[in-house]
Amino acid sequence: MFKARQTMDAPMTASAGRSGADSCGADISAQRQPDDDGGDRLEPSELRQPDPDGSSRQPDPGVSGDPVAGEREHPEPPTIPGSGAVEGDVLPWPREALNPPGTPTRLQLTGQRPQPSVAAPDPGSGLAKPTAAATPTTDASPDAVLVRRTLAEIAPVADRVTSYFYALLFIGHPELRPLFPVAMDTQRDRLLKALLTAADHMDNPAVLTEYLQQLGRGHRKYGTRAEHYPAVGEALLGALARYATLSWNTETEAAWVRIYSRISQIMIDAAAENEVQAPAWWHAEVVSHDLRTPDIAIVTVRPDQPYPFVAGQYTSLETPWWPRVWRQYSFAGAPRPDGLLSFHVKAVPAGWVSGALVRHARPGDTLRLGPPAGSMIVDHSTDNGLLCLGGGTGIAPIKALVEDVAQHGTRRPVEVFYGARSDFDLYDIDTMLRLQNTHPWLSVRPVVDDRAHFPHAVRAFGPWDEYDGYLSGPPGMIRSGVDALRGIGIPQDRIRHDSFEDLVMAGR
Ligand SMILES: NC(=O)C1=CN([C@@H]2O[C@H](COP(=O)(O)OP(=O)(O)OC[C@H]3O[C@@H](n4cnc5c(N)ncnc54)[C@H](OP(=O)(O)O)[C@@H]3O)[C@@H](O)[C@H]2O)C=CC1
Repeated sequence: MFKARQTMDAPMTASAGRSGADSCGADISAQRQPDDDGGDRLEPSELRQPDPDGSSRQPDPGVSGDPVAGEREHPEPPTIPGSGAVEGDVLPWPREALNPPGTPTRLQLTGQRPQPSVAAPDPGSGLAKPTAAATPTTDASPDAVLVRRTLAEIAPVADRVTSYFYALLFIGHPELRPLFPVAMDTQRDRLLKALLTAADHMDNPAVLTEYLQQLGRGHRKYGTRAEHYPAVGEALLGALARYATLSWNTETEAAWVRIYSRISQIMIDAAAENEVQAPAWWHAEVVSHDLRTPDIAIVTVRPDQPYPFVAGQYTSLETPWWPRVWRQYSFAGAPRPDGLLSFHVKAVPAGWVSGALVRHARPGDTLRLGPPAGSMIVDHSTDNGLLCLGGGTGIAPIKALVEDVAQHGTRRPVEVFYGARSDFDLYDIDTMLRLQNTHPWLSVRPVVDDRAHFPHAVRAFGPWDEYDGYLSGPPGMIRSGVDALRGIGIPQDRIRHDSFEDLVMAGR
């Protein structure tokens, strides 16, 4: 049951415009303040696979056994995974089958700049669900109907499609294999998953474009170049054709060629544009390693060159122990004058990168950082209050938001609910309370409870009609948090969190 721990609260301050207690009577609202640091984000439930050749295995960075499941680390923008898991039926897909002679839908991806042949998106159509929907919606474009039919058909055999996709890619283009981690598994299919997610959103140009632009920029750190895209497109169509046998025909293939042309062109353009503005990655030296619990460390790094970002965003991070294995973490503070960046990292069971960062990393080690991403940032165009829910290490970006509000100097009420499984797991409560003590407009409420109640604890407080919602934590918490915030009257468009595509990508 929900427990807000008043004992943690320092000075109790009644937030302006808010009635502190609710009908339950438990007035736990004390106004505190938070501090900084980062965390491990969404955990891609990845199945680790044995390294195909056993090479490149750095000393196990502190994690016994294998790499794997649930290494959170932020929702990571699709990584190009490798195959490894090649199932029995791996044969190169015959080109003729992909592009039957005379077929007007032949895959013609040049990997060049903008391709005018791309079909214009339907601006009037609604947001496609991020899941394969066999049933066309009334406003779905004809291409979307075909694409979703394919997605629905391959959904039950997604693992096989993934294996086949990477087999086609690497057999046809072995030069691309080094772009991927040595150890590949079917759960690390972020590239394919991203492509399919994008295809599913084809009728929502705004979402599609933003998502793909970030994806294109993020792929620079893998060494992806424009000329690689046609190979990926061929592998994609080959895998779909192989497993969507019921729905695959000339018309469907043409729809996929069109959508992939759009997808790849947006990514290529975004990468090219970003190339003149920022490096593909940053080196960053670990300058401090603060072990807060046996499993959670706050890691602070100094980038080798200025690293521009906005509070609430996240980055991808690669350690020297697991080359080409990237994980995402939120910045645990707003930008600071000394340029240092902090992350909250929780070592998840069998987590390669998180285990290495918590148990192996030390000052002097060098990490690589990808570009910043994410849109869970403070809306400074309003003076609405901020209702922030941070679960576990999800408190990291919430602390950054608090610092951001403080830096802007505008007095806006900020209410933070910090959820954890136990008091022991409130590893950063002291920092948050220090911030509360510094900023009278801030209230921090620790919530230790079973997961059924944490996000819904906000109902006991309020009113929240002049607040915007910010959610960060496990995907399940975010989903339930969205319900809770909508339930207390905060409209969906005023609720911010990392995208569900990211959550999907992270395997949650
Ligand atoms: N490190 C970072 O930079 C960031 C990390 N994240 C993500 O935050 C998560 C942190 O994990 P961890 O520290 O282990 O958190 P925990 O699993 O310990 O959960 C933290 C809080 O969230 C609640 N919660 C968990 N699951 C649900 C659910 N399905 N519905 C409602 N409430 C739920 C818990 O409630 P209860 O105690 O009742 O279980 C607890 O209050 C990871 O998924 C990570 O990827 C997100 C952003 C940034």
